[in-house]
Amino acid sequence: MQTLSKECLSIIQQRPQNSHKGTFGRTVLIGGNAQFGGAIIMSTEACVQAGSGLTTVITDSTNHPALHARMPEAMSVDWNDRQLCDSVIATADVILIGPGLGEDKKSQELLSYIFKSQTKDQYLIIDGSAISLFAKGNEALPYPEMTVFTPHQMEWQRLSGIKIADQTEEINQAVQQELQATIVLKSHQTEIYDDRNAFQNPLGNPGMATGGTGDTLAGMIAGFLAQFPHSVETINAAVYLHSYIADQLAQDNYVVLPTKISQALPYWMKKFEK
Ligand SMILES: NC(=O)C1=CN([C@@H]2O[C@H](COP(=O)(O)OP(=O)(O)OC[C@H]3O[C@@H](n4cnc5c(N)ncnc54)[C@H](OP(=O)(O)O)[C@@H]3O)[C@@H](O)[C@H]2O)[C@@H](O)CC1
Ligand SMILES: Nc1ncnc2c1ncn2[C@@H]1O[C@H](COP(=O)(O)OP(=O)(O)O)[C@@H](O)[C@H]1O
Ligand SMILES: [Mg+2]
Repeated sequence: MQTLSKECLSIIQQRPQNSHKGTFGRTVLIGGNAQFGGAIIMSTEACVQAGSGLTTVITDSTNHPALHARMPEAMSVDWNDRQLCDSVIATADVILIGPGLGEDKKSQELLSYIFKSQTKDQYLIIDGSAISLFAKGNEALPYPEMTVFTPHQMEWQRLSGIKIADQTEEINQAVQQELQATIVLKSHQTEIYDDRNAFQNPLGNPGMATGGTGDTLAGMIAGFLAQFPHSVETINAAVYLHSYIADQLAQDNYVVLPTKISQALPYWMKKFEK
């Protein structure tokens, strides 16, 4: 297991002068039912603040006013408008599905629809409810090497069948080899598994134990993959920076609000740019 260090942030490069919003990727985020609208809004905030060039959110229409009020930079699509969903997904570089998605029939249909729509060049991040739904179903990943799961320990138990107490490096890696996707296994010391390596994040603190911190990380990973190389290094950088910022905030704050991590992102990305 390799321990991540500040060097992993070197993927954050100075932006070229000759660039425009299309240069930094199109990201589509899917989630947020009537109960969990906050989850997809937090993912959106992280994704936009992390630098995704164009961000579109496919969510229950009850969330649209709050989403627009909070993040006018993002576009929103009603998840019942399949025609509009089709056109938005067709041009995406990165798709994130799951934060606040819920696990009802409609959520399952949306996940199946995304599996049918994903193309070989589109990165797919599967988080939250979408992990639990995938674990319950029997669908295959269309492009495992272009897929990342971001489970917490219970979601990983559902997905892998490994009980939390048995989630050791060796056993986790064996299941990664079956799934072939990249795994971001979140805990107080998050681990990342791809087909060759395992990494451990040394940062983070208990102030992060607030609903929405994982939704924020998922949005950050999406925003990073939209503009930086499609590689495990980019995912590592998002995991490391998420905790790095949280540790900065924890110096003066007992609780680290997820939205505060997002708001601090542009500042810290500037500090670390190469
Ligand atoms: N503001 C919003 O809209 C928010 C919406 N959200 C959305 O809610 C949806 C459901 O996601 P979820 O994570 O809340 O529920 P679930 O998958 O049942 O997991 C909880 C169970 O697992 C257990 N557990 C064991 N180890 C664990 C660990 N390391 N980390 C975490 N849990 C661990 C845990 O044990 P316990 O806490 O009881 O000890 C409990 O039994 C999802 O779509 C998400 O995006 C949230 O993001 C919150 C903010
Ligand atoms: N005690 C802790 N120390 C370090 N990081 C933590 C701690 N508790 C939670 N986290 C981080 O917070 C996030 C929680 O993710 P998750 O459970 O999916 O939250 P949510 O779905 O509510 O957004 C993960 O990134 C995890 O690493
Ligand atoms: Mg979560």
